[in-house]
Amino acid sequence: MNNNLTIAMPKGRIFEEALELLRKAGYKLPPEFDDSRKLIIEAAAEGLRFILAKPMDVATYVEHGVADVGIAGKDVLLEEERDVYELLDLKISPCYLAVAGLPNTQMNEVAPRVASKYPNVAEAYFRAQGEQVEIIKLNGSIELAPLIGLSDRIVDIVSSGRTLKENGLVEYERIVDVTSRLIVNPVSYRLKDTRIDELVTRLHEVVAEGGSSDENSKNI
Ligand SMILES: Nc1ncnc2c1ncn2[C@@H]1O[C@H](COP(=O)(O)OP(=O)(O)OP(=O)(O)O)[C@@H](O)[C@H]1O
Ligand SMILES: O=P(O)(O)OC[C@H]1O[C@H](OP(=O)(O)OP(=O)(O)O)[C@H](O)[C@@H]1O
Repeated sequence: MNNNLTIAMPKGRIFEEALELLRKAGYKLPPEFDDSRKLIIEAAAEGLRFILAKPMDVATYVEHGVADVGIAGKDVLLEEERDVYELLDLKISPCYLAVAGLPNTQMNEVAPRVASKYPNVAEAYFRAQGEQVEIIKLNGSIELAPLIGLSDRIVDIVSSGRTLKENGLVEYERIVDVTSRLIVNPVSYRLKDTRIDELVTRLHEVVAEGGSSDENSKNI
């Protein structure tokens, strides 16, 4: 059996911190990681292959088994509910999901509207509050929605709080804290348990020592 591991890595914000964790865990990663547009990168000496995916898609690759493991934000895992196991909290890229809106405003009583990149999380949150709302799915610049009258509230990621502040919005409710997680395909975990356990152990040691040195990761 091929005992190489394929790891789905999120491009963007999480990428550098995830890379640093892997390097601190002793994995020798090729220079392509630092300066390349390649989407598949082999670390042959380590028996690892990396695929570079959009953060929202990492769990999809892992669920379908084309990647054995992956690194994904808890926000993505809550939104997508993919059939994957969560093995380890890597404690990187911390932020949280919150309800926000214009200050001192009530939601429209007849037809409340909530804009979000996380429609499932938003829907579940308001349902649990006993409120029926119309969810409007957006793909970015979520803070625009209440400013321009598209929605009464948004459900979005907050990290420094700067985007809310600079757009005159306030936080109404903190929904859930978010960090990045190591996830695994259930079948891969059965077939490649030794290799995956080794990865988990090595990463766990680095996380326990304080993990990535990125300033943000000390905030929450
Ligand atoms: N301030 C933040 N805003 C968004 N995501 C954050 C933030 N801080 C940490 N994260 C984490 O990073 C992940 C998103 O990374 P990133 O913003 O690079 O991807 P993206 O949402 O696909 O962005 P884009 O569509 O702009 O490429 C989230 O899933 C979340 O876990
Ligand atoms: O609390 P802050 O530190 O300001 O970070 C939060 C902002 O960052 C993210 O947006 P992103 O930069 O990914 O842009 P987007 O609107 O295109 O999603 C998120 O959707 C918030 O808008």
